[in-house]
Amino acid sequence: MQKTAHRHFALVPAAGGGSRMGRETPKQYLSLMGEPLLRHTLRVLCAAPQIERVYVVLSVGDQHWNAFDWRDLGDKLTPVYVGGATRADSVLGGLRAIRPDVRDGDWILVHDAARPCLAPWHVDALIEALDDDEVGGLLAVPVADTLKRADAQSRAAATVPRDSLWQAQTPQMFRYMMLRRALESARDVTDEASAIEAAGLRPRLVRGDPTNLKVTYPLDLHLAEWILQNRER
Ligand SMILES: Nc1ccn([C@@H]2O[C@H](COP(=O)(O)OP(=O)(O)OP(=O)(O)O)[C@@H](O)[C@H]2O)c(=O)n1
Ligand SMILES: C[C@](O)(CO)[C@H](O)COP(=O)(O)O
Repeated sequence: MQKTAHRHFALVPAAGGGSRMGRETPKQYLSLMGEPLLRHTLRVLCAAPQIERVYVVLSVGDQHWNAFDWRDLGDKLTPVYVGGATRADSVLGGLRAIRPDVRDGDWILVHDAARPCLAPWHVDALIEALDDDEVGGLLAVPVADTLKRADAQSRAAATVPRDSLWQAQTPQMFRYMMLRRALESARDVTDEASAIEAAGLRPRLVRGDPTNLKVTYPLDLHLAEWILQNRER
């Protein structure tokens, strides 16, 4: 029997408030090289030939999305106004919203709106590495710095052994129903892989690189601009 080809969909949580950025405007709408940061993120996903549709999860009361013209990104892009109190709530709300469009075994690539420097080769590497994987996985980079655990006085109480430690990035890529069930059972997770791990599974770590940074603090916006202007493959 012909094996059903599993499709790939992107889900972009973009319903945060950006409190660590310290700006009135949510960081996904801050200007990066003259365009909203979110447009850089969505452009790469909409241009990926493997990805059928790109769902962007907005907060229920999002007042910014309609101020921009997104038509140049093509007809893959679909906003869903189902953001929640936490990133995990927003992702789960997005998964529930897209249920009519996807099959249980379709791949969902969850990618932070706040990671605008995602490159086409990051998407290609993730899909190439995981398409036949039983569990799925995520882009990540091995920790390069020595890690300290702080005490209440911000003094180094211990050094955390860094071998086999990786920093998780996004996209994180899992099959629709596995991911939805894992998130519905998980509590207080900060990424999708944590929910999958809590279900007793081991997501594959696919080596990315530090240019796929998450814009969290003000300096990160400048780093992102430098990366987009100077990065070569
Ligand atoms: N309730 C939330 C919180 C976060 N996010 C999204 O998840 C991504 C990563 O989260 P983070 O960097 O923490 O963004 P914020 O929550 O906006 O930032 P902060 O924690 O500084 O408030 C961002 O693209 C953000 O828009 C979301 O969709 N819904
Ligand atoms: C999903 C993530 O980007 C992986 O590193 C990270 O957990 C998001 O954390 P945030 O506090 O919601 O930005």
